[in-house]
Amino acid sequence: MQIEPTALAGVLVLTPARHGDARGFFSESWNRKTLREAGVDLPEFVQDNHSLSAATGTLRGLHFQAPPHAQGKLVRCVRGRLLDVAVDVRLGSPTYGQWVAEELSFENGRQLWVPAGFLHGFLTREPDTEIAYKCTDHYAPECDGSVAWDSVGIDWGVTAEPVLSAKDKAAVPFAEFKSPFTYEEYA
Ligand SMILES: Cc1cn([C@H]2C[C@H](O)[C@@H](COP(=O)(O)OP(=O)(O)O[C@H]3O[C@H](C)C(=O)[C@H](O)[C@H]3O)O2)c(=O)[nH]c1=O
Repeated sequence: MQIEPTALAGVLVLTPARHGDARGFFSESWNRKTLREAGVDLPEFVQDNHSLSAATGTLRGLHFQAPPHAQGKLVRCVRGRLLDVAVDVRLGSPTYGQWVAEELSFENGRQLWVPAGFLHGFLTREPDTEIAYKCTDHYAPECDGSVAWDSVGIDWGVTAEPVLSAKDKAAVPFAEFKSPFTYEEYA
């Protein structure tokens, strides 16, 4: 397991080992013991999610669940390729409003750990891209929120309007966003 920090403290890139042979490969995509032995202790995961985005240029985000159902997410790409983005929205954080972006793909096997207190979104870079991610709290639609993908200054590398859900088209601009997270609680 390779563990890399990012420019945002707490956001990590995890890359599990792949054991290749003539059939293909085997990989432990999640192993709490391996991470603990490397000094990384993530919260318990209670829900796994999986989505398929058919078109290249599909953008899902920027999403969060507000407390008391804030979600940390461990994200991986199981088919295709995507740009995965996390934005620090913890009030009082020294990196408030700052973002990191990592390309995740089936090929590179990289995973992004996005702690609670961060917005999460991704843009697909190939057709039929599938994402699978582990969440530290259950789905709570009443706590679901989103911020406009193009209001944070993220360099998505898009050349055309992305494919968006109606919810994401109507998302609040970052300048009007009232974060429910504090650095004190989610550091
Ligand atoms: C998130 C979620 C959704 N749903 C249902 C609700 C809708 O009927 C349908 C699609 O939901 P939504 O449009 O919110 O899905 P995404 O746009 O992929 O949103 C997700 O993508 C971004 C990148 C995230 O980080 C979040 O996990 C989540 O917000 O699935 C569920 O039944 N359970 C769930 O946990």
